Amino acid sequence: MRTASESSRKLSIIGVTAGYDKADVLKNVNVEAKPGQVTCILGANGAGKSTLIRTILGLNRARKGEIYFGGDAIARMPTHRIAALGIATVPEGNRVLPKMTVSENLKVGGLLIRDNARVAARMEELFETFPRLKERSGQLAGTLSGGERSMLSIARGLMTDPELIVFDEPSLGLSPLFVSEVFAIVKRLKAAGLSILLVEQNVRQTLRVADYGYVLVQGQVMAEGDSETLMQNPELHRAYFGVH
Ligand SMILES: Nc1ncnc2c1ncn2[C@@H]1O[C@H](COP(=O)(O)OP(=O)(O)OP(=O)(O)O)[C@@H](O)[C@H]1O
Repeated sequence: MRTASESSRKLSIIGVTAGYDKADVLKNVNVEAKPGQVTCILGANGAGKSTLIRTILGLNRARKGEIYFGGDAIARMPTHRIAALGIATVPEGNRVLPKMTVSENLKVGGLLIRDNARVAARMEELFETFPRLKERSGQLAGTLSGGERSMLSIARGLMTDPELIVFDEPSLGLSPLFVSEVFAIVKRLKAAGLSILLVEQNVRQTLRVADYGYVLVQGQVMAEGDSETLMQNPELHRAYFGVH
């Protein structure tokens, strides 16, 4: 797979507290996403997963704590600067812009790149990686199949050639076949050297692709460990995910 440059920077979330109005949603959260690894954040509905992602991307401000990407402190940086450092995201539910074509969606992903030739070159690289998108480049995104839409949403996130890509529940609302396809793409991205932060509720498949994981419960990290260790912890499964 031809994709982004190899990652070398670690994302470190250190003692972060964040929330809305008067309520703290995240409480003293410590998470590390090591370069070139798949790190997952597992949590049930309302655990604070989206809030954590919003805080990493600068859409929500940490009230306490700091976030580093390599040597840069990003917790108080504007979103566009965080993106320019090499952090991209694939939004929840693999959202695409339905009234725009596949190519137009990719161009939107490349808005930060101010050089049209570079946008076009990057699009061609991604078409090599996702040939199905090339075949459908002129098709309206709203008419794509669920799997193709996921692919487009991931490709759009890759347009800026990021080092770290943050996935917000990519399996949400997808049929099992498409879920497997998305996780296969995650594996390929890791093989290509990207760092991946995978925020999910799908415990089994996520732990199968992840190197390391964190379990978020009511805004706090209740457990962490390498995937094998988390997978073999039946208590965690029963208590937090209802999986037996
Ligand atoms: N804009 C907001 N204003 C106030 N409270 C919010 C806001 N967004 C989220 N919350 C609250 O923060 C808590 C965590 O929500 P969050 O969306 O981060 O959880 P989540 O783990 O992503 O859940 P889900 O899997 O259901 O998307 C919830 O109690 C939610 O009601």
